[in-house]
Amino acid sequence: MPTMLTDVFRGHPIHLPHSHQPDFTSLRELPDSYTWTPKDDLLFAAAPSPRATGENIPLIDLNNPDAASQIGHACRTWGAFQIANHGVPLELLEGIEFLTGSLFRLPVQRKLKAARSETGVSGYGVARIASFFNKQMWSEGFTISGSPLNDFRKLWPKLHLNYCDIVEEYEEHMQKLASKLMWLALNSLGVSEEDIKWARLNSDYNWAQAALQLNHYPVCPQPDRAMGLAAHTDSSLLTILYQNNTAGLQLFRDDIGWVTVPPVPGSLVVNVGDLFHILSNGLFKSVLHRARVNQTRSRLSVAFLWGPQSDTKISPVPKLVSPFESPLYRSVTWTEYLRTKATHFNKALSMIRNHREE
Ligand SMILES: C=C1C[C@]23C[C@@]1(O)CC[C@H]2[C@@]12CCC[C@@](C)(C(=O)O1)[C@H]2[C@@H]3C(=O)O
Ligand SMILES: O=C(O)CCC(=O)C(=O)O
Ligand SMILES: [Fe+2]
Repeated sequence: MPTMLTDVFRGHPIHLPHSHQPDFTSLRELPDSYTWTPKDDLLFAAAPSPRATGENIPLIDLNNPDAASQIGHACRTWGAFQIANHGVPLELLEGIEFLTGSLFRLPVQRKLKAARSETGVSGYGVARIASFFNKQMWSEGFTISGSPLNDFRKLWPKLHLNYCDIVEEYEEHMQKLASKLMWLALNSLGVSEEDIKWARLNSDYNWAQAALQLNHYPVCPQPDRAMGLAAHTDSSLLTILYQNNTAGLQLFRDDIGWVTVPPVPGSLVVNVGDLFHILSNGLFKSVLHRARVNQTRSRLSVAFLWGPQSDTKISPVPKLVSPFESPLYRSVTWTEYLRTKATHFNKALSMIRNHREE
């Protein structure tokens, strides 16, 4: 029986150094445990000004007939892009932002009633990657995988059903959009459903699973020395991210450094995840990204991490592998990959790389 996403860390407990946050609002100065230096994250300050190069993440209009090739180009160069005219109703984006804000405004004791367990995926807590860093991140998160009903009942004893409806509708739209984006990107490489066995075998969205990550970055007294969410790549095929109207998301490009993704009202950010990197045999780059914080405005984001069903093995599409070379990566399920990442974090992708004979 394949492991569902909700059970992926069963038997793989995560011992987070700090189980819950301080009262962010009462702090005038950054405690030492929240003060980051380049020692805590090698790329902390690696940032020649993006203005120096004028480079910006592409904003792609999905109604543009050229969208597929623009998406393909963005996946190869940035590993990310923003989209407009994506078909997700504005009211739904406002609804998920409202839900996220309401959740994090709850008293901490209430939020902790729905705390994520050491072996669980869903619930309230710090990001799983926190265990890899000596310093704490200036954020709180809530992960939803499977039905949020039990957790939401603890958070909102009266209103939980309304909030569950919003999540369900949001996830439905995201599923469809993620699948559409994946095929547009693959089509740009000449790959169709015929070329991928698991896509051929499973109709529609039967082959997909997802996690919804709600993030809150409170106002911070010393943002230059704090870190909202440390640099990471997502394990997904694709991640679709909604951010409120406060900047903070940054992408890393080897040739430029950190580039801030400006919030564009109504648009969504799309990140290439590690599994898409593998599927495309490294042609699409999973993007290293992080979230910085702000002295005057709190920030919210909602990441929809989308991947294949548990028993689906992801491997490079044969069409994208030269007949004279072996595939760059071994095949892996999402579960196997998440467990590798839980132990090896940002080295996970290189751990499943095939090493070519020189
Ligand atoms: C399916 C998953 C991907 C994720 C780990 C998780 O089990 C649920 C949360 C996801 C998230 C969101 C914030 C960043 C991230 C690295 C993390 O710590 O939790 C991702 C994980 C991932 O993509 O590996
Ligand atoms: O808050 C953001 O902009 C980034 C969030 C993120 O990277 C994640 O949830 O995986
Ligand atoms: Fe992420």
